[in-house]
Amino acid sequence: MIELQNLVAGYDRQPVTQALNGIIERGSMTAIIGANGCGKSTLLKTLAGFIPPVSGKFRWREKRPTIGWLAQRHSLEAQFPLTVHDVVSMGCWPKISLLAAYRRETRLRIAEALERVGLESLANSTIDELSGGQFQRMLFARVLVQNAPLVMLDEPFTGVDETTCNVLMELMLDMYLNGQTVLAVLHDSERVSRHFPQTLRLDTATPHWGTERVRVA
Ligand SMILES: Nc1ncnc2c1ncn2[C@@H]1O[C@H](COP(=O)(O)OP(=O)(O)OP(=O)(O)O)[C@@H](O)[C@H]1O
Repeated sequence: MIELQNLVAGYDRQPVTQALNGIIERGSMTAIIGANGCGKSTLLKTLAGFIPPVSGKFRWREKRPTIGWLAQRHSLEAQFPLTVHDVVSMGCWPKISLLAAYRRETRLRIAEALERVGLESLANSTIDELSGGQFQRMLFARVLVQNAPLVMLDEPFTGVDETTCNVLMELMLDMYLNGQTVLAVLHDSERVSRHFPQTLRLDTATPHWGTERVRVA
């Protein structure tokens, strides 16, 4: 799906990562791992198109797909007066108009996603009322509704308890089994080794594609 060719990610022409080469296959599930500050989020933002590469390039093997994006929690505005339902329904907007977002089938899709993340009873709560874990569940529901071919998640488990982590991990596995390509920045090496078929480690002398299934960092 994405081919990295000597791709260096960074800011304002200052490199953060080393040159990266490799392929993220369609339908794969990859964890980007490594120590704080090694450039995991920077790489994800580059592949999502938010910042340009410092050098090198990446290439979509087919047309660039719609990307389901789950940002790092601290980069989100929680005070905006929106309900949980409003936020989840945003997952429909790229495909259909705002008015169509309230068609029956769409409403059912939103309701189903809220149920899958366990937030059906909070659909009409405003987002400033949510706990950290509930907020993250809501963002997952939006990604579920979007059903994008490629899903990028930046530290999806930050600040959430073990039960919520397990629920969210199951949802990520469901996306993968559903044929969506999943690319996630993660810190939890135990979860990575248990669930992720592929890893890209950025904090070694040379970036390393592999699997953590045997070796737990
Ligand atoms: N907007 C920015 N402008 C300039 N430099 C930045 C910006 N955002 C991050 N950096 C720097 O880029 C480097 C890599 O940051 P990045 O967030 O990609 O690391 P990370 O591997 O995701 O770290 P963590 O595990 O702590 O989240 C850090 O040195 C950081 O200070």
